[in-house]
Amino acid sequence: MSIAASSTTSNPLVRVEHFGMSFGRTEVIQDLSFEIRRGETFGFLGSNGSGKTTTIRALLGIYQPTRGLLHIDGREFSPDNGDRLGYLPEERGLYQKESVVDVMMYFGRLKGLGHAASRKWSLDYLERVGIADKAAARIDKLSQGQQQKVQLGVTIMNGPELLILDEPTKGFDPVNRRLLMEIIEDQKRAGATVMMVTHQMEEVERLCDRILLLKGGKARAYGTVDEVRAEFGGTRIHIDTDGTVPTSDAYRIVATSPGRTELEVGNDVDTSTILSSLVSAGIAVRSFTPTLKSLDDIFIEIYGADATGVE
Ligand SMILES: Nc1ncnc2c1ncn2[C@@H]1O[C@H](COP(=O)(O)OP(=O)(O)OP(=O)(O)O)[C@@H](O)[C@H]1O
Repeated sequence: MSIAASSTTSNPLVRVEHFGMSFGRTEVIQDLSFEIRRGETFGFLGSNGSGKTTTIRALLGIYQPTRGLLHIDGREFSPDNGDRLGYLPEERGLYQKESVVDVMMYFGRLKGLGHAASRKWSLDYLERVGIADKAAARIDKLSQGQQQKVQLGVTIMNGPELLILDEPTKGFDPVNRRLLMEIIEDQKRAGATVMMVTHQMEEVERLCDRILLLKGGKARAYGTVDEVRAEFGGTRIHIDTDGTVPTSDAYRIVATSPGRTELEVGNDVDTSTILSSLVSAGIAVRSFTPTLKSLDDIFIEIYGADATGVE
């Protein structure tokens, strides 16, 4: 699979072509190209500092790109079509001294909803996310997670066509994370296109149609979750033996210690043939456990010890 050019469509909602961004002499994005199709949930992934927020800021017109083009619906971001877009930034912030419902209604009116409609929407949403009792409370009396729920509500309240969510479930417990994933799924069902940054592979598996893995400002993997799995995936096999597992072209030995070996094979390999070959070679195999590589394994393999994302 060739990165960036593998799956162009005629009319994507977001198109990024040969995007480059430098801060002073430091080039943080290098020739990045991708597109987001209408109605899909697109996972924009990468380790810390790999350039995700910089790309989003360039899409939103906050940064002027050094090179390349970033288009939403065929043109550069403009405040005129800002209402069609909902952005949940990485750094959260709401008016602290106002009540929850007043803040939500204020944003509702900014986004063109009437007084009654924004009040009803806000109260229904607060009920849905389990904080209806906080409607009249001041924002600064809410927990961090409760404030994040309000901010997500403000982001989605006018049903934007494109949602850009930077770590929408960051800091949530598993129950609330699941609830937020359901809300994001509802947005997609209602026709929204979603671009989301997440470090949670469980969310990627559940929500994302296609993903891009950014490393050092470049696309390292791009495609559907299955395509990325096919390119980087494979099977890990844990083997307990009495003897030593020999090297072979049929597999790669990932780790070995007395009596225990971990192998890796490609997606196309029938693991039973490896077991047969070990037994035929006279090795006493006590256990043989193949497991598919998870997205977490793939992420760790791509980023390795280099958690900064800089190559
Ligand atoms: N305004 C700026 N001036 C200088 N360097 C910047 C600026 N904004 C970002 N950078 C640098 O660009 C690189 C990418 O940062 P960015 O915030 O886009 O990463 P990220 O992938 O969003 O990371 P994280 O997952 O930690 O939020 C980093 O090395 C960062 O220090």
